[in-house]
Amino acid sequence: MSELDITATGTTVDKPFPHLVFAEDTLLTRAEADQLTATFPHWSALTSSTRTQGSDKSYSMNTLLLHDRGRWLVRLEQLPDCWSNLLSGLVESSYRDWLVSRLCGTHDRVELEVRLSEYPRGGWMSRHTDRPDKVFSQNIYLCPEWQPTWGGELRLYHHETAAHPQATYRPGAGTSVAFMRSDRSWHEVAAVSDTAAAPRRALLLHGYRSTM
Ligand SMILES: O=C(O)CCC(=O)C(=O)O
Ligand SMILES: [Fe+2]
Repeated sequence: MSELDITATGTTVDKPFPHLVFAEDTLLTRAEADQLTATFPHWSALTSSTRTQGSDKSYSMNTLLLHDRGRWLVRLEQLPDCWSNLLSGLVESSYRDWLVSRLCGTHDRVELEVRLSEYPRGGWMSRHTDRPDKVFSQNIYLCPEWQPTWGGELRLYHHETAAHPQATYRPGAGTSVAFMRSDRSWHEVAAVSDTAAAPRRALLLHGYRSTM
């Protein structure tokens, strides 16, 4: 069983832009994070994706879209219980309401996307703010035993060209960072080092402005 603990408080950090940080054993228990990682879909199921121009960001990573605006692209009943419980909880409106209120945002008519991402050695995502139609992002990391020398940190910046990040988060076992998208929400994923013994895995919950 894996269910997000919506009583978890998380820590609000104001700089460089407001974001919410969940430590290990808060949103998910350590045991749940371990189980989700152990049953993470095999990476061959994820589509390799590289983009170096023509977008707000460049990246090299693997990704699998699970849920897109009300539609599941996987059969939940065929997934391990820990995954189906967690994924169905993530798309419930009570979870979205809780998250957006924790982020002090508003969300009239948000549609959800849920995806998995996996950054192998050398994978990265360049600095960007996310698409203007994005309302919020929650990144839940499934990286037990991640070592500081393996790279892959989420770095938050106050400006597109700032030399140094104002906040840096190493991926962990069920740890999470969430924020409302804005023209100031500059962030990037540092390259995963050649010494990383495991890929950088995450479950991403994205809210988009409804076009209907
Ligand atoms: O995986 C992360 O920490 C952030 C990924 C990201 O910024 C994105 O997918 O737009
Ligand atoms: Fe992003």
